Amino acid sequence: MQNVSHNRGDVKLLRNVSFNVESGESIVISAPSGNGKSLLFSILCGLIQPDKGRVLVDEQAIYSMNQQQNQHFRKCFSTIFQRPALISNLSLLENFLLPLNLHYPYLSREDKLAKINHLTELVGITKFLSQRMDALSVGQAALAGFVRGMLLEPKCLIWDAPLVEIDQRYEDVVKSLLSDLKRAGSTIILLSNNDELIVEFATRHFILSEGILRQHDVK
Ligand SMILES: Nc1ncnc2c1ncn2[C@@H]1O[C@H](COP(=O)(O)OP(=O)(O)OP(=O)(O)O)[C@@H](O)[C@H]1O
Repeated sequence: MQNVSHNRGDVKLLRNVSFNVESGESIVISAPSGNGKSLLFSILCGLIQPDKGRVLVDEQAIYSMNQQQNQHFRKCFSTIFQRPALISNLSLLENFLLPLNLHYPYLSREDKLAKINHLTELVGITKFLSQRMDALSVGQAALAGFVRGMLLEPKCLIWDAPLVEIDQRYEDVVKSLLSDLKRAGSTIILLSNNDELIVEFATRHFILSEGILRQHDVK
């Protein structure tokens, strides 16, 4: 992220924010509530173009990618939203098949279902696969958002407010899957105030406050 500034009304939520993430790093960005964690997340995943500055992936600005570059970006980068952004009138299974059909068209349906079942079994949501997204509880939907984010075994995972809506029973399994992803060399960016996640995952920790991003020591 290079020199990103963004205002909402008169509020300067991001003031010339710059940071660099190396491949395979695992960073956590914290901020007091309302200080722009979700905004930073939206800018990082290309959903909001900042007033000033830019986000680059491998030297390529994410707002000016051609279709092929964009598809590659979407395959390698998974984003998990604070409020899961799955399609409400599709079943959970249809939601999970969409990215697999798009990015792995040659994988057999059997293999796609095996991938889906493996993850949904671990987080206890296999029994909801035929239900529509909008029929799930907040906690079930959060687990579904996590599964959607992990399905493509992303090279980079960006997660806004991890664990916030996740049932405590599944915290350990979610953290263990995140650890597996980290060990496999993926880059992880968590927007979170969760102390345990900071201790367990942050190779670098940043705090965003009043628009300024500062790096803090990791214990
Ligand atoms: N669509 C919007 N239009 C205008 N202002 C907004 C909008 N969405 C959020 N805001 C404001 O922008 C600021 C930053 O919001 P953001 O959601 O990024 O905070 P956050 O740090 O993620 O908060 P939390 O930890 O409570 O989720 C807040 O003051 C919020 O009121």
